[in-house]
Amino acid sequence: MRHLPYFCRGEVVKGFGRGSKELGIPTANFSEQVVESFPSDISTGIYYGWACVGNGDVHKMVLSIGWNPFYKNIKKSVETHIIHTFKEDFYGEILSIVIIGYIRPEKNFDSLEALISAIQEDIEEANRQLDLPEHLKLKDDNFFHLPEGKIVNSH
Ligand SMILES: Cc1cc2nc3c(=O)[nH]c(=O)nc-3n(C[C@H](O)[C@H](O)[C@H](O)COP(=O)(O)O)c2cc1C
Ligand SMILES: Nc1ncnc2c1ncn2[C@@H]1O[C@H](COP(=O)(O)OP(=O)(O)O)[C@@H](O)[C@H]1O
Ligand SMILES: [Mg+2]
Repeated sequence: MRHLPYFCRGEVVKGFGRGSKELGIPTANFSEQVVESFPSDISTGIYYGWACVGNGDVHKMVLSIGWNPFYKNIKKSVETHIIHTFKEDFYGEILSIVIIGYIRPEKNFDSLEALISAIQEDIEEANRQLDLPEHLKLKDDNFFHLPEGKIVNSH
């Protein structure tokens, strides 16, 4: 797919607070400035890749780009669910991600349960894909070890 792999880093800001409370799946939302820096023709939808908070470890992630049709958001968001259990929130920290592959388009669902199961399947798919040698190698990319801000939103 065009633009992939896509490297990006930026601040984690507040969203609507639904990820953890309603879905049980927290998503670290990027600031509006970062969302606007994405290529305007990047497909909305669900992706997988690698992520790291500050200078922390690199973990698997799933990412949602778009308007969350289930919630009919007015502003586009870019949200990362890191497949790892964190001890605490990390609002205001710098999140670095590399987006590697596309899973599916964003969809509307008849129920919250249906949205949650779709996201759980996305997580399983990401887990499978990211274990492949060609995807594992990006986990060790220099991008994750450079001082913050050296490379910003390039690919
Ligand atoms: C892997 C993944 C898949 C998602 N798929 C959809 C989707 O198909 N439709 C949708 O409306 N929202 C989808 N979402 C977005 C959630 O609705 C959103 O993360 C949630 O509303 C939390 O938003 P908040 O960060 O503003 O609290 C997905 C999120 C993730 C992490
Ligand atoms: N595994 C995780 N993946 C993403 N964010 C996490 C994770 N664990 C804790 N968090 C925290 O939860 C916040 C996201 O929760 P969420 O309910 O989506 O709130 P918001 O609507 O403010 O984005 C993140 O900004 C981060 O601080
Ligand atoms: Mg969120």
